[in-house]
Amino acid sequence: MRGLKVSFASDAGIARVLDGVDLTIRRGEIMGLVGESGCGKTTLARAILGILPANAARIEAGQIRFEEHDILDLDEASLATQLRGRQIAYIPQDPFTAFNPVFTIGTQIDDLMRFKSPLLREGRLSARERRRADRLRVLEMLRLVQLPDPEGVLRKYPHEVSGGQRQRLMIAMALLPQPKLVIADEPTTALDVTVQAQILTVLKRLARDRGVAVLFTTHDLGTAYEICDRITVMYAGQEVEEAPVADFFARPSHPYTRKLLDSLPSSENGIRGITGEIPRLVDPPPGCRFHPRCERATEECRTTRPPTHAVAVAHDVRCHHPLQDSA
Ligand SMILES: Nc1ncnc2c1ncn2[C@@H]1O[C@H](COP(=O)(O)OP(=O)(O)OP(=O)(O)O)[C@@H](O)[C@H]1O
Repeated sequence: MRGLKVSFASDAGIARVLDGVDLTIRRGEIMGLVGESGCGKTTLARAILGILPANAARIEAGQIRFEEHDILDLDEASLATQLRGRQIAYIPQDPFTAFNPVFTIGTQIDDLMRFKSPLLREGRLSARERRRADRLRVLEMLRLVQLPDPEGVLRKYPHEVSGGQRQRLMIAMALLPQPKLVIADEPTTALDVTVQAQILTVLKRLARDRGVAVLFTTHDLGTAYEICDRITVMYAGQEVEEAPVADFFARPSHPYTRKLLDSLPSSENGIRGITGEIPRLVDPPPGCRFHPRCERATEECRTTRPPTHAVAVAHDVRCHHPLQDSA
């Protein structure tokens, strides 16, 4: 993604929600997109999937390249038939509303496979053979996401399984079409902490084994630490820092990242907030959007958005005055 700008029409005016975002996700890597509520994580995920609300959202500039495609140049029909749900899959925040309550889970997975089975691409099996082969793959996948009694689960309705099991089903359904990229938008926020940990382990293992790239959005740094290979931090619609996970926690370089890490509750510091307020996106601060809350800010920060600057290997920051500069 290069220079992506997205705005929303709202009653208060035009909200400039994404302001020139650059982001790279590599094959087989879990990229965490971290930021406070409202910073634009879901908007970014929806832009990649091509599902921004057509009546309110406007893509002002930018490119989203996925292999040979520029997603923003594709029409809706090509996106729906070639990419979405096949090469790019989605795991939603709330696994309950993603299911239709009046059909069994088995019927819903059969429907998915009828349109998105990877065997359709090969085209050498009859419809009957393909259905049989798909059924075996579905049962194997349900075992891989550690659902007990996969045959029994297929006969149930969505309300008859737990929230954690529904989310395992969502992971299975996202992976069954053998996508190259999975977008997981806060996939475990609706679950309790122990179930969250189990599900993240399953997602991480399957993504690794299959070489699937994952964009994992979260506002929870602990979750990002557990699962991600690299982390990108967003503040008010601008990406501000990107680093491998260990470096991110050991040597944060953007003043906002430092404050975000300092705001994690600890026995020494208790809970420390970040002073100031998240800006209104209808009237965002010019330059670096974090400058009104940053004690290192200078005139340059108030007028010019900082370019990307390497502070270490694979560790980039967009700050005129980064906290450390070892490059
Ligand atoms: N359909 C819409 N119409 C108008 N504004 C919208 C719309 N969808 C999102 N926004 C605005 O875009 C901004 C970013 O929202 P988004 O949902 O992308 O943030 P987020 O980081 O995913 O937040 P959360 O963690 O709470 O899901 C918010 O200010 C929001 O009010």
